[in-house]
Amino acid sequence: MAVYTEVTDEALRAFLAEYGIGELQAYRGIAEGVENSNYALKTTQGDFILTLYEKRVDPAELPWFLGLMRHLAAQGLSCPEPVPGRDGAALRQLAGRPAAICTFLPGFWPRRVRPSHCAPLGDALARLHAAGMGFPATRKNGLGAEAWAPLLDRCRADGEPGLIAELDAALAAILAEWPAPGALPIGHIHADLFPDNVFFLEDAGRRPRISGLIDFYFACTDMLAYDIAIVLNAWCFESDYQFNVTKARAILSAYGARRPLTPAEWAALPVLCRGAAMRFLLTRLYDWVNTPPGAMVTRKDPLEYLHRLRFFAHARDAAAIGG
Ligand SMILES: Nc1ncnc2c1ncn2[C@@H]1O[C@H](COP(=O)(O)OP(=O)(O)O)[C@@H](O)[C@H]1O
Ligand SMILES: N[C@@H](CCOP(=O)(O)O)C(=O)O
Repeated sequence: MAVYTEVTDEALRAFLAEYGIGELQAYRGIAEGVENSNYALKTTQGDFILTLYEKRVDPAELPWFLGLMRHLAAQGLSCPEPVPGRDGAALRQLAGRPAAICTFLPGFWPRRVRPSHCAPLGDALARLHAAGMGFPATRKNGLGAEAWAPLLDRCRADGEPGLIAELDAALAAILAEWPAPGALPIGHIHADLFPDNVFFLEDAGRRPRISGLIDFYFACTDMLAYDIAIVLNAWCFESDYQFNVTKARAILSAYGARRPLTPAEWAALPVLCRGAAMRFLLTRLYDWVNTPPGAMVTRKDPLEYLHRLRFFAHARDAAAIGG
């Protein structure tokens, strides 16, 4: 996580007095991540994560995210569970921001993705989609296809003209092929299941198993296959931007073992992958020029997603991307 909002010792102790989770022993800001401010807390009762919600999170939507996490955990999915205060409320205010404490998950996210991470990942994604089915409330994807043209417009003045022209053309092509509402199965999707949001533990033979999924603050109700497309973007490219089809096959086959994709989903997978590349390219580009000076955050490189977009633009069908 990043730390945009500093929390003083006194403010944190007063905040914790609202909970029955023991006395504060230590806390530290977490530099990873880009969206919200996060602190690791150690109390006399264990480890917790404190999140202060920033910029992109609409406070009115926080009950939905926290409710979804509670629902998924109740279905047996390992994910952070919001911790209620003594009054039963999990969502509170701290340092002028909405804030919540969640349970801490053990494990580490993979700094280098290996093929052996990919089958557990595909399986976990399918389990997440199945577990979400019983959660009745829906949330529109605020960074879905109709958000991309306005986002590109907001980058126009600061973007390199050649890049903006390429993105204009790519976006028009994506939108022309984008699946119509109702054409593909929908459900609650994570929408940001990058390696830094998936924790693993390894056995003595270095065989990874998933210990939990985190960071549900982009979760929404959208096409299930779009979540797969996001995962293929985030997990299957090497540092030289080569697509690793072995990783993609492992993800797709483990996912398909739990929920076989429909023929329409297979047909749409290439354009969904282009759309997912466009979405992360655009938010990264926007953040590149708009990150507040002095924020404790590492900006992410938008051009990594230009390479992915170009790769998927040449993928004629799902077979080219591991299907
Ligand atoms: N429930 C949790 N258990 C353990 N660590 C967590 C938990 N939630 C967040 N973290 C830590 O915070 C980091 C960033 O969290 P994340 O939710 O991805 O932030 P952001 O929304 O800002 O991207 C993670 O990489 C991890 O180190
Ligand atoms: N995954 C996104 C940025 C969101 O960051 P996260 O730390 O919340 O996963 C990207 O890589 O652009």
